[in-house]
Amino acid sequence: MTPSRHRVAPSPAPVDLSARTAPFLFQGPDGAIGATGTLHPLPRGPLATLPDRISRAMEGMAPTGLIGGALPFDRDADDCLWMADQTSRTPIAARTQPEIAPTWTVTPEPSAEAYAEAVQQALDLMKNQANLPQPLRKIVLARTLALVCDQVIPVPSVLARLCQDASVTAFQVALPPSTDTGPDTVTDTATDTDGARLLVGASPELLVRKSGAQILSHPLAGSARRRSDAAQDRAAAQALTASAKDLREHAIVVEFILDTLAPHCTTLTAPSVPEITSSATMWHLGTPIRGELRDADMPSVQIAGLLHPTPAVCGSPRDRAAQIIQQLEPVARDFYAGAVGWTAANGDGAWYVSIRCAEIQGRSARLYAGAGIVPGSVPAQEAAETGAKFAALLRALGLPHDMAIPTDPH
Ligand SMILES: C=C(O[C@@H]1C=C(C(=O)O)C=C[C@H]1O)C(=O)O
Repeated sequence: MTPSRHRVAPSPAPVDLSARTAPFLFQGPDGAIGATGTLHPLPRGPLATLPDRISRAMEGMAPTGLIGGALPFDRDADDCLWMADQTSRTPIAARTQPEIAPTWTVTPEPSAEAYAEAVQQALDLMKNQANLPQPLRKIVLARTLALVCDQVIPVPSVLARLCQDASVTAFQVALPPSTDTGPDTVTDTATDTDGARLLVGASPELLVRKSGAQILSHPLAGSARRRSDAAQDRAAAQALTASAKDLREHAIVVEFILDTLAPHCTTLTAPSVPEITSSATMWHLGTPIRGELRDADMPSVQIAGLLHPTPAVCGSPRDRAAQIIQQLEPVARDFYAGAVGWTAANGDGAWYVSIRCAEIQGRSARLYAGAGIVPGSVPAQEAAETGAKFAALLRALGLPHDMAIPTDPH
């Protein structure tokens, strides 16, 4: 990560976004929430300037208003937040995919093999640095699938399909125009309103929820693919709860969140053993961490900014892991593995880790999936795990959910 650039842009003008490009929408265990009414993009900036920008925005905020949007993976990159004067609780409408079957080209970037090689490099780096005073303990490496469709991707249908899994929070956030104008970016402004660039996904992971002084973070780390056969599925969950590698990977995240929140809390508790949690496609180890804030007025987005990115998506120590991620991953993360969420006028809100997501624009989509690497990780297994993590999005796009899981050579 580069040194902070403390800059705050002037306040941009209000915009009128159509329902198709709703600036942000969330639906999950917390219910449905989105913005309506007059909308202002917040001045963009890095995390270092977030508290200042948020407190200024909240000064003039209507009591019915809502701030929402996305924080990028890189703490020094500009975020994308919006402020609306009204909150909508209208659930996302159920929709079906149009009848016509689209044709897709799918390009893994990097390939699953190149990803496994990068995992090996990460393992070698951890081994070589094992004797440093602060050894690298975990690096989360991601890969992507670049998809191009022969028609504009029907985002409302994709989002509706993601909502079918009640255990995750489906989301859509409008992003600023891409700086990447490479050949992969295919838009069709004739049929896609605004050719909007959207982050669309279904996060299973709560970064922080705040209600008054009470906060809850529910980190996930340690994963196994769900199986269609019930006995195999149960066995996969049992193996996960007994896996020393996954328990170590998980403990690093819990420790980081406890350390980060402790100075801001009067009480902070977490069970000593993780629970098994699931989405429709994955099993995870998860730990509910509950705290009571010293300053009950601290806005939820600011707490998200303190925590983000946790070792669930970055690594430990954070800054060194982020540097290695930049070296080993060929595609920039941008808003993947950041945070998406909302903050109400009283500061309450919920922020989720932006995983199980895709950046969609016109006929193009880029899907992202990562896995935590710790000493003991096996490169081919991590490639398979990331393949399984694409399933929710692939299924929502109408593609075979297991198409990115490499076939086992053995
Ligand atoms: C990085 C991702 O997921 C994270 C990594 C996990 C793991 O390594 O076990 C589990 C849940 C998430 O915190 C992703 O889905 O892209």
